[in-house]
Amino acid sequence: MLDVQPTALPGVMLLTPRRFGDARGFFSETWNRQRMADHGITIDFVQDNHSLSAEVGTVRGLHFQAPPHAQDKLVRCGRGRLFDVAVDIRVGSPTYGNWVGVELSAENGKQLLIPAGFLHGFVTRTPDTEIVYKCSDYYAPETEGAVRYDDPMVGIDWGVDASTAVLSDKDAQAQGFKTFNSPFTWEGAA
Ligand SMILES: Cc1cn([C@H]2C[C@H](O)[C@@H](COP(=O)(O)OP(=O)(O)O[C@H]3O[C@H](C)C(=O)[C@H](O)[C@H]3O)O2)c(=O)[nH]c1=O
Repeated sequence: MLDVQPTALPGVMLLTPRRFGDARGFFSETWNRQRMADHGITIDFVQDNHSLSAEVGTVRGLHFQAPPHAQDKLVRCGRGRLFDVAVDIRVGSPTYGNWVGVELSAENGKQLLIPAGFLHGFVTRTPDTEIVYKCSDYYAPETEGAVRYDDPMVGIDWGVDASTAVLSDKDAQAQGFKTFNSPFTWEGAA
């Protein structure tokens, strides 16, 4: 009923809920707390977000909220296709600065689970792409941070170049990764 796969970044997981198809289309439980707990995922989501990006090549990110309002996110594509990216920004992590990207689409029904301690961003691959995602803490703009989506130190292959990306002013003016001071510390094994 729920396929859970690891990604190259420990902690970032790819979830695929089962779809029940019939002549009308399909039905899917896109989030089920107990089924997530059965896979050891016990996150208390408190806010659902939904955004529409009209233009192909719209980039939203790379964003985070700092503690005490850091957010775990469960991201899926409600309409169209997008390339969703997480970047490890936990100081001391063996994969600090590394990224992973997955194509999420209304058609593939896949979801990316991005824990707190990671930057999140995406680029749209169709017009009128809609993203919907659950967050484990409420919006706290005073704790928000952003890093340039095209920073060469991170080196994300978005499939779009900087001159064509559709960005918010905030994202166009985001800081580079080199000067970025992460508020997150890796809690992993010594
Ligand atoms: C994030 C957020 C925004 N807003 C308001 C604030 C602004 O007036 C408006 C647009 O916000 P913003 O430009 O920050 O939206 P995005 O660029 O899509 O930002 C999001 O993009 C990346 C991909 C994320 O993962 C985060 O959820 C978030 O940073 O919505 C709210 O009222 N609540 C919220 O939780």
